[in-house]
Amino acid sequence: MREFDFIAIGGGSGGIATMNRAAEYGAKTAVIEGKQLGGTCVNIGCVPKKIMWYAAQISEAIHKYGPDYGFATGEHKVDFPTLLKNREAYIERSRNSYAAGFERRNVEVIEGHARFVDNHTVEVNGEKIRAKHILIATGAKPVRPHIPGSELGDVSDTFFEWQELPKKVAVVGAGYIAIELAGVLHNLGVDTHLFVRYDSPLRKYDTIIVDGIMQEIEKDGPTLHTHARPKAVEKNADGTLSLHLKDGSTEIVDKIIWAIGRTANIDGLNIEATDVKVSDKGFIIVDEYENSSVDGIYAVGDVNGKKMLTPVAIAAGRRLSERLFNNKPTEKLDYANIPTVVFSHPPIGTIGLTEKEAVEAHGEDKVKVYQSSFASMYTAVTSHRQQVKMKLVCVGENEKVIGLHGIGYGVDEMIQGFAVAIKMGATKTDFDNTVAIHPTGAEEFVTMR
Ligand SMILES: Cc1cc2nc3c(=O)[nH]c(=O)nc-3n(C[C@H](O)[C@H](O)[C@H](O)COP(=O)(O)OP(=O)(O)OC[C@H]3O[C@@H](n4cnc5c(N)ncnc54)[C@H](O)[C@@H]3O)c2cc1C
Ligand SMILES: NC(=O)c1ccc[n+]([C@@H]2O[C@H](COP(=O)([O-])OP(=O)(O)OC[C@H]3O[C@@H](n4cnc5c(N)ncnc54)[C@H](O)[C@@H]3O)[C@@H](O)[C@H]2O)c1
Repeated sequence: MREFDFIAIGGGSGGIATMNRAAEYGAKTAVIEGKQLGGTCVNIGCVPKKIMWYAAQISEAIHKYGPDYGFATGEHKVDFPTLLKNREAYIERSRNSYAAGFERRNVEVIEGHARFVDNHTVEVNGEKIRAKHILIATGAKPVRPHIPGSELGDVSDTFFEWQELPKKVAVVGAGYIAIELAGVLHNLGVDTHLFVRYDSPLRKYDTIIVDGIMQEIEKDGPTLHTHARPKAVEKNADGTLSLHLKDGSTEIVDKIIWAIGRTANIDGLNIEATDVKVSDKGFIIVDEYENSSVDGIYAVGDVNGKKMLTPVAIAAGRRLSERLFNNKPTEKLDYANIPTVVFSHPPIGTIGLTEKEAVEAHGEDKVKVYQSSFASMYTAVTSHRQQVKMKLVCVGENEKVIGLHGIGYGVDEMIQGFAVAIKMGATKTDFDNTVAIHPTGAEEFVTMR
């Protein structure tokens, strides 16, 4: 039987990063991947999504802002096959780039679906493999609603298989994926309808973000349907889909995308053969060191349900390998103040606590908020003025910055550096003492009063 020091089940963001780091310290490692190396992020997540978002940005520049900058208008429809060809070629190059890294570090790649045999053994393609340490990094999968006809709709995985753009689409959901895909489709010229269960999308975000995205949607689309709860889907004779809602209304569309959340992907893993504990929601239960309930079995990334972001899977996995193979027994990921961006139109960036969370944690009298709202200069010379909204949430006498939120042109590329400052414990005075860069949107974060 082949034996390894450390194996990863799943060759996505978490599995690859963890094995590469362990191998750098001399561990004998392998990545087992059942589908495509790179996992969700590279193949059907962050990367193709961002390329589609860039395409939508170009479309927005041509149609919304171009004319007022003096560029000729006209029909500039996206040539979807060209976009797909170049998107997939880029993804293939990204995927291929893993091979060199594995070779350099001596990480073995095993193609096939892994299932547990016991706490220390897995089986792949009929072969039993033993390892002292086993990482579960099998990611997550999209959820579909339990309503009749839900199988007729798409999810983000199958959205990336589309070979042509439909005329009319319903996107159901109110989180990252719903808002991002609805924004992409709308800006590529698809008649896009966003269905949310309550008053607005992104309800858990700071109020300034919710206000900002609602303002943009009301002004520029996509068409928002609030308090909309799907009841059933039916296929019509002409191939269109009828999305029936609980309030009795129906929307007829060409495609439906369910974007109502993701759950751990432990299909066919035979986790029952181990003593690993799984939560009610199906995620692998781990402690702050990513240890499962079994000695020698760990879980990082989406499958542990802590925070579904690629850099989180990578950072948690690398720290785990530092702990196990580089003699750093207390190494672990600090999940506080993780910055994140929603690639909406305009983009959203957020770090730390919302104003509501800060008040709940510290009391109203301890929290001070600074905010700013202005038309982004990029759009201010056009008839499509887009409002940028920013907020700093501070706490205590020294006004430590514990939350930073922004929506507007360029915010996606603005916040990484501010995340460093917040992680270091920066105060409002530190922000004020930093000289602005002019003319940028980012300068507002250091000039708020
Ligand atoms: C549409 C979309 C957009 C996203 N955009 C962003 C973004 O902009 N920024 C961001 O930070 N995050 C984004 N994410 C989230 C990000 O993709 C995930 O957080 C990240 O991929 C998690 O990495 P992981 O290693 O946990 O799992 P994954 O990347 O999902 O990798 C798991 C791998 O395990 C394999 N596998 C599963 N079971 C087995 C088995 N039994 N045997 C062998 N192999 C197996 C799977 O085939 C898969 O390749 C997005 C996600 C989606 C769906
Ligand atoms: N830019 C990024 O970093 C990025 C982009 C995409 C995804 N992701 C990651 O992927 C994860 C999953 O994204 P997601 O958008 O699928 O999940 P999510 O948890 O962000 O949002 C799911 C949304 O669906 C709504 N919902 C749930 N059940 C519903 C139902 N039956 N009918 C209608 N609406 C329903 C919820 O209220 C929620 O707003 C995110 O949590 C995020 O961590 C990150």
